[in-house]
Amino acid sequence: MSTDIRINRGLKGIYFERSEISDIDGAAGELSYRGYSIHDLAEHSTFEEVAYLLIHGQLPTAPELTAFEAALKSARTLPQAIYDIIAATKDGHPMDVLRTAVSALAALEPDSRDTSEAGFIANGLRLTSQIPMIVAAHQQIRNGRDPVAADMDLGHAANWLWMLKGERPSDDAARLADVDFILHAEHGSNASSFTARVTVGTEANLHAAVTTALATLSGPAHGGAAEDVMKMVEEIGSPENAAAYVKAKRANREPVTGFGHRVYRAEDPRARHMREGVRKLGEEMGDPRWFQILQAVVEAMQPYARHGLNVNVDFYAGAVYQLHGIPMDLYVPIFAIGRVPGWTIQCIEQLRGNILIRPLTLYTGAADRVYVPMDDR
Ligand SMILES: CC(=O)SCCNC(=O)CCNC(=O)[C@H](O)C(C)(C)COP(=O)(O)OP(=O)(O)OC[C@H]1O[C@@H](n2cnc3c(N)ncnc32)[C@H](O)[C@@H]1OP(=O)(O)O
Ligand SMILES: O=C([O-])CC(=O)C(=O)O
Repeated sequence: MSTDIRINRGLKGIYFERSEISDIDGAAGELSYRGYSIHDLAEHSTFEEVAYLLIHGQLPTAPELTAFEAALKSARTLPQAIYDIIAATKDGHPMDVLRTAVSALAALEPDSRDTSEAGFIANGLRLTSQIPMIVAAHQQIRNGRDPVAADMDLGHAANWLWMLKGERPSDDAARLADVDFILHAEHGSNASSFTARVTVGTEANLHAAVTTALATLSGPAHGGAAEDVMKMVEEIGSPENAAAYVKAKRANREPVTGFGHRVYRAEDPRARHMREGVRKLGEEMGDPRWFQILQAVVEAMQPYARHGLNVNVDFYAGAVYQLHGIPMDLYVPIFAIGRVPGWTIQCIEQLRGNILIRPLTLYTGAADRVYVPMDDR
């Protein structure tokens, strides 16, 4: 065995491909999609516009955006079999239900096996509209209600809240959801996008890749963090308990959820928009408690920040959803709703000049063992 083999556990710091989709400057805490700052997009854009930008590489003109929005709306349909699958699995975690439904869609949609670039664009667009429908329908069905039909007058974010709650959201609530989806839409070679690319590397179809991505997103080290942050906030209970909580976690060398990132050493630039959302919403709703506890955790983590440990996008996201009365187990699915355009374009980029992704593991197990028959063991 060669001794000069270098093992990069977790592929930390490894470039495996070139990309024209998004750029993360971890040291400066900057993120751009197709060259546009995330701050400009969060402040001025809509999710539909950002989805178009990601997929097509350019901001849309007004007629292009109108046509794209119309295409997304006309994709707001699900086969009856999907509602039946949701009903049969309704007591499961919403991420498990969502992943199962998307996997089933692969078998139900006529052109899901189309692995051309046009096929990926069409299937990605459909999944962008169908994934929020699945999450909302599950929430209705598990509460003994019928799914709420999509409202074709509403944009993507407002329609999702309408389907989820059965009531029209305020403009502020719809805009906050819209910004949340924009912030979550794309993030380079994160774990779920990477696994989606690995799947496409085998020449599998987009539904297979999105199913893989959903499975990968569900873990607490990735998309599951927002849910865990709110569990942590509930456990802490009030701001004055935050310091003791952090101290105990650090003493046990356990991670404080919502902090840390593989790439960012400065604060995740997406966090500031969510922080502002929680602060404003908490004030407006006369419930500033969540914001106060979160800020107390941030303060207690200050001594560790000099090591590059800062809040990530999911630190404040859960509190926004909590203030909107959205159950905790829907936080990861909400992340997934936003990420569909990112997964789609990552898969398309992989498809262009496709290559099998297949790294190596260095074998360190036993060697030259003599096989022992069953009766002699
Ligand atoms: C949308 C997203 O996916 S964002 C990430 C969401 N996940 C979370 O919020 C879960 C909590 N965070 C974590 O578990 C980690 O920060 C991860 C998994 C996101 C990144 O992990 P890594 O890239 O392996 O972390 P990294 O190598 O930068 O760690 C550097 C040091 O900071 C520590 N560290 C990293 N995250 C945390 C944390 N949340 N709390 C306390 N310490 C931490 C590590 O233990 C390590 O310390 P050491 O050098 O003494 O061993
Ligand atoms: O980039 C990552 O590793 C995780 C992340 O923040 C994301 O997927 O949005």
